[in-house]
Amino acid sequence: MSRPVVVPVLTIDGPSGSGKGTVSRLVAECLGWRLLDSGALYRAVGYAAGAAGLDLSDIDAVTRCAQSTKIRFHPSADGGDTRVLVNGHDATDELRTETAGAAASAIASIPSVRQALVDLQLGFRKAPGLVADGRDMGTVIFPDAAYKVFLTASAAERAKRRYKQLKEKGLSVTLSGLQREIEARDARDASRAVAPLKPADDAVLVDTTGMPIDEVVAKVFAVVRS
Ligand SMILES: Nc1ncnc2c1ncn2[C@@H]1O[C@H](COP(=O)(O)OP(=O)(O)O)[C@@H](O)[C@H]1O
Ligand SMILES: Nc1ccn([C@H]2C[C@H](O)[C@@H](COP(=O)(O)OP(=O)(O)O)O2)c(=O)n1
Repeated sequence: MSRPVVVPVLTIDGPSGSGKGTVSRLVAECLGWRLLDSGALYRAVGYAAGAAGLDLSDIDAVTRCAQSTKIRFHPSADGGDTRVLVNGHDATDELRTETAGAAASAIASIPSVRQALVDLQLGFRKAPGLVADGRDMGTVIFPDAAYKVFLTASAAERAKRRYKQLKEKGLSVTLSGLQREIEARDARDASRAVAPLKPADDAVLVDTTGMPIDEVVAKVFAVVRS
């Protein structure tokens, strides 16, 4: 009897602005593996709930929204950011705002919302491999992942990175406001009862404060090679 082939998974979890998205994309491209941006799923549900005029604390309504929202990822025509389609609408730009991040964090604390997104996330695990970026990739969604990394950086540095990124996109933000928002979101993500933001016991921790992106990528590759 032949054994089922186990598709390898690399999980990259961590707080906002730690570099998960950037590093996951670079590593997935290099390995030729698929990429799961799980935060985009929570952002998409928060966005769809807001667009439908739902109260984000209405557990039943937001859960139905999570179950019915159609989320698709498409490569962009010009080689830029992957486009995220929410119920057929290209919501990529709206999803990157800190308001969308806060809405995502709010609805992500509802256990039935998380449950509604599990199968969709598991479906990304296809050959030759998957890089999964989020908060609970190594702890809850892919606990059997062969490679697990948890990225951190000081809140001040993460706020500076986000400030630069959003300014470049032409958004009007302040550094102090962003740092407050990031710290509030981290506190909520880390303190929720279900799938809180925390490193898996078997994750390799990388503090990226003051570390250039190529060095972080090299550290992640070292984990995959080990
Ligand atoms: N090690 C790093 N040093 C400097 N800037 C970084 C580093 N890692 C990520 N960045 C920048 O910080 C911003 C946020 O990174 P991102 O990958 O979106 O973080 P996350 O997905 O963890 O929220 C991006 O503009 C990215 O280019
Ligand atoms: N696996 C995940 C991914 C994101 N979330 C929630 C909590 C986060 O604050 C929001 C947004 O996540 P996202 O990774 O897009 O945010 P950052 O890029 O790290 O700022 O979604 C989650 O609960 N579980």
